[in-house]
Amino acid sequence: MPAVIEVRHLHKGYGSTVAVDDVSFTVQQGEIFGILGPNGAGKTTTVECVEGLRTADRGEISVLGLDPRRDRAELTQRLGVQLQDGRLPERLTAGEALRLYASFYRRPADPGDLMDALGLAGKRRTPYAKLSGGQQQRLSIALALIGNPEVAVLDELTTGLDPQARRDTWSLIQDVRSRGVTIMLVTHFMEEAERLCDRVAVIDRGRVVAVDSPAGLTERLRDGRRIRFRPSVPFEDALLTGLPDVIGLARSGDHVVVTGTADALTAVTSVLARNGIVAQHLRVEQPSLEDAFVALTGSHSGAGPGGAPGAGAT
Ligand SMILES: Nc1ncnc2c1ncn2[C@@H]1O[C@H](COP(=O)(O)OP(=O)(O)OP(=O)(O)O)[C@@H](O)[C@H]1O
Repeated sequence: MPAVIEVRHLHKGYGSTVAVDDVSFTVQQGEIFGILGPNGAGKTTTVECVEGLRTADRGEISVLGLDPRRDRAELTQRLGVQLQDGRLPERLTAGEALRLYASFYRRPADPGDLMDALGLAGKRRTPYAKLSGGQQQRLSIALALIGNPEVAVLDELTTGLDPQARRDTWSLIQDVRSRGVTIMLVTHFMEEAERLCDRVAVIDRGRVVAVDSPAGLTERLRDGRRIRFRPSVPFEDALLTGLPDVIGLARSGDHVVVTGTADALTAVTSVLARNGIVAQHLRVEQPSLEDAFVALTGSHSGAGPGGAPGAGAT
């Protein structure tokens, strides 16, 4: 599969702040590629360099074989960008905004079709200032797609949308991808990354700490699996902590929580059975992408599944 976006050894600072400190990754054609990271990790700076909106201090970027700064005019025709805080003039209506943006492109999409797809059909004549936050957000997605781009870069795609609008937007993005568009997505939402992204780059303090599929990232958590049960009779920790697949054991009231590898369940249940102990209320918890994110970055994403981003998320 050909690479559509290549970023190599990107560095970018603002005065004494190092925002991006050696970021490299490759996005293949037709992929939905996520950028995940805590607040201030350097995600927006990275995507703004990819979009040609910022100049890198060092490193190389190629998008569709073009240099985002040198070949900006050509790239603008082929790259769709959803801007964070991309506010429009208050009195411009949603329909006018889309027609105006469509006029910038050689082969624009049909504004009416896009408004239908994004649930904005009834808002054609509504001024920008009178749209709700969620509608403004959907309009910003429509503006990113109006040029029929080969690559779309979406920053905080569904922030501010309610759960239903978020799901509708995910299915729209899947439709867009099925038409062959490559999508790079900055997100705080673990559920969004899990549902949409083929691969994810986790960025922390300006560096890429992992690039993998969401499933691949969770599989890396050797001690991610948790086995929770209430033993029918008391037992010594050493009975289980000596097993090679068991990494830890904690007690919570009359429950025992064992962490271990993928094979820990079989090992634990057979030792318990051999010792005449019944594991009551047995539950196995798989590691989540959030667990992997915490292990990689030491911080929480700031957003639960489908929830709103936490304070400070932008
Ligand atoms: N224009 C700027 N001037 C000075 N510092 C900046 C500027 N833009 C970003 N920074 C700093 O660079 C670092 C990376 O910021 P960036 O916005 O790229 O992170 P982010 O991962 O997108 O964060 P968030 O999730 O909060 O949007 C932060 O420390 C930020 O304060």
